[in-house]
Amino acid sequence: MRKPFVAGNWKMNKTAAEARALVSEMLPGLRAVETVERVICPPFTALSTVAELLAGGPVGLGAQNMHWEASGAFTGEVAPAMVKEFCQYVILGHSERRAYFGETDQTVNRRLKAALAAGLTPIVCVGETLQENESGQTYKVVSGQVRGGLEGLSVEEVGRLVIAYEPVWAIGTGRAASGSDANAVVDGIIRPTLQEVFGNAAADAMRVLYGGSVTGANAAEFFQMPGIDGALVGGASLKPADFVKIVQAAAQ
Ligand SMILES: O=C(CO)COP(=O)(O)O
Repeated sequence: MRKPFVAGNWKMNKTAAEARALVSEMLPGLRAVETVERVICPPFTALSTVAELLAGGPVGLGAQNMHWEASGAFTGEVAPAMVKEFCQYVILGHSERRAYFGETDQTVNRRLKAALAAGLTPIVCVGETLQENESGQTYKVVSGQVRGGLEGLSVEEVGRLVIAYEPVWAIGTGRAASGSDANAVVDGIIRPTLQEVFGNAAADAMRVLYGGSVTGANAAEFFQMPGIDGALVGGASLKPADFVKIVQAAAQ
């Protein structure tokens, strides 16, 4: 049985002061849903403030990216140990980082190995663009991202990460995939790829989330699907009532 998992990716939103107010508003509702692993991923600048609010409680904290080197002359970057000081999780390979900041499967792979070595739980994002989807390349793209991103990992390491399937055309557009279409990619592409590379048990145990225009109103459609274990939520994770509703739906 895979434990349901819901993470809120705040992207580049909220100052530390705003984060304090937002987390305080959603925390009682999040705390109450014990059967779901729930995680908040604010910007780097708010991590220390939010870590204080979450300390000792059941809600996890994640960063949205991380560099692979331990330290050094990498202006503007944040090292694994710096993330680990405050967080238990880190989002890697988000499509916005792939599209705007030159992230590739190779750099995702380096970050992933560094995150695992630091004892973080990585949330690795994969997903095809609209053009790739419409030209029939979804299998090639998503399978390639899983293979390339996870290359060289041991089965034990694969057991410590979470995958998020986020079709790029569904992110921030209000046009979510249907539950069955998302499930077809998760159980028809992502798990079979994991099975080929890491074996049956690793593929079966992997928690795979759906992300892309998930709201309190449509979340249940995804969570009913046999292959989908939760959600990576963008816009709706900034709305306390909506985010709590999504976490509650994952517990059903
Ligand atoms: O990119 C996402 C989460 O990482 C999804 O964003 P939206 O929920 O705003 O579509």
